[in-house]
Amino acid sequence: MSRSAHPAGPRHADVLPEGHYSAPPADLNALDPKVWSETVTRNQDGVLTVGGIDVKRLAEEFGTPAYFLDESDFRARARAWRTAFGDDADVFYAGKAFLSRAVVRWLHEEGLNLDVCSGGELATALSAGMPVERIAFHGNNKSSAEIRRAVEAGVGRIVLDSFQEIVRVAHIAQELGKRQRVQIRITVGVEAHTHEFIATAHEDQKFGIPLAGGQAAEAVRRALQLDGLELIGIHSHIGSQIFDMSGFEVAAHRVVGLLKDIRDEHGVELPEIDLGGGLGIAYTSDDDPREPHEIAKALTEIVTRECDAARLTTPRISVEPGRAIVGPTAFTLYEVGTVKPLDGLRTYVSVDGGMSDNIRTALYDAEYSVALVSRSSEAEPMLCRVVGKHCESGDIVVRDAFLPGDLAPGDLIAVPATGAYCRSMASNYNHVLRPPVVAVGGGEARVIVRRETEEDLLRLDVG
Ligand SMILES: Cc1ncc(COP(=O)(O)O)c(C=O)c1O
Ligand SMILES: N[C@@H](CCCC[NH3+])C(=O)O
Repeated sequence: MSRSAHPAGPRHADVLPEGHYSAPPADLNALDPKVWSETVTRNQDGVLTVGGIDVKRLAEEFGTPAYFLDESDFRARARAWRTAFGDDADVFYAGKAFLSRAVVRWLHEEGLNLDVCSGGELATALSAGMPVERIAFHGNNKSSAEIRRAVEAGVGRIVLDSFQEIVRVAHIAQELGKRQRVQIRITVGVEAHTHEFIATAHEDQKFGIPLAGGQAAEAVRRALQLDGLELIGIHSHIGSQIFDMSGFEVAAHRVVGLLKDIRDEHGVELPEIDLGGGLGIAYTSDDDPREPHEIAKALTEIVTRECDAARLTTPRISVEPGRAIVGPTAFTLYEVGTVKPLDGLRTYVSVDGGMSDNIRTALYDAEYSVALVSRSSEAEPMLCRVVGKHCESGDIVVRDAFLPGDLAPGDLIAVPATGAYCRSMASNYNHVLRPPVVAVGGGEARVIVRRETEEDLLRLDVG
């Protein structure tokens, strides 16, 4: 296909089928700072640059698809959370969003703690030198082996998720002659306004122990009786990709209510509470994320006010942001393979990755933005669906987006805000090789997670 205006392009913009989009943006070359990291810009040739390096050079050196992560942006966001909460609180980065040894080192340097939820995440954290007392261990079904390893290593806290786990952790700690610091995760009964699969504080889901019916209070009773446990606090995480602050506020209110009940019943003031992660980020220009200082102020005020009213010593607060730190710091770079206009519908743009590097669209119907980045273009906008190379019609990266009508094979396009839950949820579906993560900063780019090779895949095959 030539680079002249796409025959179906303008027509598509006039006759729009149903979709998630609003009108085509006024300027397809513009980069909305809401969804693009601060150091991303276009050079005089219209080529996207990140940290001063242009994406054509990055594609040549590292191949596509690949995630490019802006280290200075990551550090700035981590620091913003630390500063917002101050020295009287702790910020635990949620490793599930994206974890690598380099990231662990950055977090350590920036004074953050780490939340891990599997033996693998724990191993990564320890191997990169995160002090073990700054690690919190999560999960609704930690294996006995994982618990043993965490207790032996001396993790700062284990977050208990069920009655059975209360007993399990206590036994293992006792066997090891230790007293493990623990929090109990409760479900506060909040309906967080987010996708059903990532809401976690309503009652009918798998995480935590319900506050309702006195179950959380009973869990506290049991934990306080067990010698292997030092109950240090209560934990609540209401879900992910949330913009509405009221859910966090109600959760904080209910957690403090439980602390008060515990004091009244047991004469014990628990010294810590964790209010989880979940702050949303901008995936498209329609999203309006809140800043860390806003959530810090709201949570700190509620907790302090309600503790004062109840004559309760204000507990040390911790939070667990994942997406809000790493999400906006990376974009995925793809090469366009085929451009297929479907008359009266939209143009299907196939890229060299797909649901194996970003499952979120297929899983949550997530929305993303996309831009042509190897050049600028003045062609008319054409309505597109960016799809992957997998044998799956739901293999969609960006459901609805406008790209220039002269888009052609060989062009590079980039999807911003893919730092969280993309590489960490990547798969080898269709034996596709998982892409690398390249950290960009100070005019340099370096691989922090290398691209998989066919040898990596074959190494697991036996016989
Ligand atoms: C217990 C816990 N803490 C923190 C997080 C991080 O959430 P987010 O990445 O939305 O900040 C999650 C994931 O939702 C979680 O399950
Ligand atoms: N993986 C989810 C969020 C779940 C977070 C873990 N509790 C996402 O991509 O949005």
